[in-house]
Parts: sequence; C-alpha cells; structure tokens
Amino acid sequence: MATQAAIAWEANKPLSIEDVQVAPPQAGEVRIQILFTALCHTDAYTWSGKDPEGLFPCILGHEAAGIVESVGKGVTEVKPGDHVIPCYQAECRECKFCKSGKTNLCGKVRAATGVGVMMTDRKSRFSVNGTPIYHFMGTSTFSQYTVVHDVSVAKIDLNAPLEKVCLLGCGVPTGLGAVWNTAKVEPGSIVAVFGLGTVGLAVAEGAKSAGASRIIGVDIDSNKFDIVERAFPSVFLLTSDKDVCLADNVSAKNFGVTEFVNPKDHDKPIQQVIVDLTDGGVDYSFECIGNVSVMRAALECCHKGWGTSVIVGVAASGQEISTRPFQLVTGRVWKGTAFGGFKSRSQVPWLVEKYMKKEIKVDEYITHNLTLAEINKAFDLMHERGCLRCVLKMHT
Ligand SMILES: NC(=O)C1=CN([C@@H]2O[C@H](COP(=O)(O)OP(=O)(O)OC[C@H]3O[C@@H](n4cnc5c(N)ncnc54)[C@H](OP(=O)(O)O)[C@@H]3O)[C@@H](O)[C@H]2O)C=CC1
Ligand SMILES: N[C@@H](CCC(=O)N[C@@H](CSC=O)C(=O)NCC(=O)O)C(=O)O
Ligand SMILES: [Zn+2]
Ligand SMILES: [Zn+2]
Repeated sequence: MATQAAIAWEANKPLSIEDVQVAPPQAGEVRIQILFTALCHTDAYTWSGKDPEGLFPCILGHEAAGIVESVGKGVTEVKPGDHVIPCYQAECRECKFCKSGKTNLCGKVRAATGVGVMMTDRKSRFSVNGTPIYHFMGTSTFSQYTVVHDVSVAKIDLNAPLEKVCLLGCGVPTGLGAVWNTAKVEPGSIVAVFGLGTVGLAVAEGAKSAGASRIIGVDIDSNKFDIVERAFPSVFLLTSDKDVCLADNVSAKNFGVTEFVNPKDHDKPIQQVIVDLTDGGVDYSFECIGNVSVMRAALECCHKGWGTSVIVGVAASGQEISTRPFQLVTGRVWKGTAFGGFKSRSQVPWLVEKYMKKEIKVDEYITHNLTLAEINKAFDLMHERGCLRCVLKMHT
C-alpha cells in the first residue's frame, strides 16, 4: 500500500514526509494503522547519529497506538480492527529470556530489529521509489502504516483513548517500571531522580505510589523548580506559540517530587550535596538523562551498604561509565532497566487499564499536540522549555 511517513534519510537532516510503499505483513507479522505517535528522546538520539545501531535511511518512532489493518499467516493473537500498542521490547513467551522469569528482554526478534529488518526474510517492508527504508526498534511509528512482528504487539482495550495511551509504548512505563520492577522501592525509602523529563517524572510518580518518604528531583533547569514553587495546582507557562497547549497540573511536584536540587547552585559535587542532605545517601537513585557523569553521581549519592542506582538514560556510542570499585565493594548496587522491566505484551494492556481507572497519569505528560506534517517542529520542541511529550496525529 502507499502511505505517508517521515523518512530520516541521514543523521541530523530534517525528516522528510514522503509517499512510502508498505508491503503486506508476512508470516508472523502485523500491519498497523498508526493513529497517534509521541516522540521520545531515544528517537532524537538515533537521529543524531550517535546510536551504534542507527541505520539510514530509516523510519523512526516507537511510542504509538493504532489499529490492526491486516495480519500475516499464523498470527492468532490479534486481528484486523484490534486496538494495539506496538512494543519495541518484544515478548514471545518462548525464548530463554522470556522463560527465565528474570528479565523482560526477549531474544526472538532482537537480532532483526537491531539491524532494521524483519525476521522472516531479513528485509524491510518499507520502500520509497524502490529504495528500501530501514525499520527502527521494530516499530517505525512515524509512518501512517507500519509492519511489526506479532510478538511486538500489545492488544489493548477498545475504549482506551489512543491519543493518550500511545505514551504507554515507552517513556511512562519505563519510569514507573524502573521503580516498581527494577529497583522495587519500598515504603519509606529516600529516592533521588536525576533528570525531570517524562521518564524522570514517571520515576517520581512510581516512587510516590510505592510510598517513598522523600523524592529528590535533580535537574539543571531551574525553571522547573520555579514552576513547582507556585501554588498547587500549577501550570507550565510554555511559549506563546499558538500550537502549544498549556497543560494543567504539569509540575514535578504534581508527579511526586518533594524537593529539588540544581547542581548549578552548588560548589560541591552533586553526589556530596545529596549525601549531606540525606544523612549518608539515598536508598535508590535513578539516572534519567543519558549522561555518564551523572550516572556516576547517581551511584555515588547512594547510601553505603545498600543504596541501589538504576541507569535508565541511554548514553551515546563510545560513552562509558566509571566509578571506584570501592563504591560497589561497600554495598552500593548498579543496575539498568529497559522498558522499566515490564513484559510488554502481558503488561502494557494492564497499564492501559490502570490509566483508565485513573491509577496512573498519562495526560499530564502530554504538553504538545501536532500533526505528522509538523514532525520537525516537534523535534525542535523537544529541546525547549516546558516540553515533555508531543503527540502527533498521523491522519489529518
Ligand atoms: N532505558 C529505557 O528503556 C529508556 C530510556 N530512555 C532514555 O531516558 C532518558 C530520558 O528520556 P526523556 O525523559 O524522554 O528525556 P528528557 O530530555 O525529557 O529528560 C532529561 C532531563 O534531564 C535534564 N538534564 C540534562 N542534563 C542534566 C544534568 N546534567 N543534570 C540534571 N538534569 C539534566 C534535561 O534538561 P534539559 O531539557 O534542560 O536538557 C531534561 O529535563 C533518555 O536518555 C532516553 O533515551 C527513554 C525511554 C526508555
Ligand atoms: N541502539 C541503542 C539502544 C538504546 C537502548 O538502550 N534502548 C532501550 C530503550 S530506549 C527507549 O526509548 C532498550 O530498551 N534497550 C534494550 C534493547 O534491547 O535495545 C544503543 O545501542 O545505544
Ligand atoms: Zn522511548
Ligand atoms: Zn522471548
């Protein structure tokens, strides 16, 4: 079929909206009409050329929701008309990862999704004038139609608003799950969150619901702190741009952050500031930026003997973490998380239900709404003050 998609022809070059051919789904594949997609900082990371797995030309995008258009042979768990969220982290329930009970990573299609093709024939389903276009993260949601592996599709409640629950494809579950599944924060814990973007705020939300006693937000943007100092409920004052929607109740405090630290306000290293504030360090810390120096600080602000630091941010190719091994010898634990440890096909529908029951926030993370045609503007907005998630309407 012919459809429209945003093509990343080269790293950092503006995305180009083009007519794209999307081949029918083959065995074990699902073709999805994408209705809404959000932008995540990982899309920007790969587009920047710093992702060792980044391939061009490609169709980026991995935080979306849509409707199944057709299915290939052997697909039994979804049918045309089902409402779905594509999952960049697959769940086949058969591979040794899925059966281990120890991880949410799945090995079934990862080798193919890492090189931008489908498993069956190691080819792409996208082309522009005969030129194959690589898939991205097994999802490629910056296209009005995409083809994904059946193990990468979560079927969700038909009543769920797709323009909202698209966020449950990445950032919000990642933050919540980092707390609930990876760190397993206990009531009364002291938590530090580095980076108050969508992922960091979702960590704060998860920590609040886990009963953390203090949630220390660390960010270099003091505007975020000014915003939260205003009376509750507060409002982000965004820009005067007419396309920007002002979101009510968007402040770090509303997501559970109880106090703030701006590293720029201190002469001491930020880890020392936090250790001093917390009688020896936090029980749990989360790095939600992708900065290896901050990852070190996040580990080193943890309490001796038991403090656990979770790396959530994605760091560029060539970047490495370091610390004195003594930090680990003396009981601090360094962990990482992918998609917050959630089993995608099993648990994304559960997250959707939690949203429908108002048990988790989603709307509050959406600060902007644009269309597919405005995707480059949406990427620009990501770097602007007040932007958490921008949702693109794919069909106008
Ligand atoms: N592991 C996983 O499964 C997933 C990982 N990610 C990764 O998580 C990270 C966060 O994503 P997202 O929330 O969308 O990103 P954002 O860019 O929205 O959030 C990061 C925040 O950290 C702030 N910041 C930047 N530098 C520092 C610093 N030195 N100290 C304190 N704060 C700082 C940024 O401020 P400013 O905007 O002013 O720069 C921004 O507010 C990204 O690396 C993304 O790729 C995302 C989803 C899933
Ligand atoms: N290709 C990247 C990998 C970046 C990465 O770690 N991705 C996260 C998800 S980020 C979502 O926004 C992840 O889940 N990783 C696990 C995986 O199997 O990819 C690189 O090499 O840096
Ligand atoms: Zn993401
Ligand atoms: Zn598997």
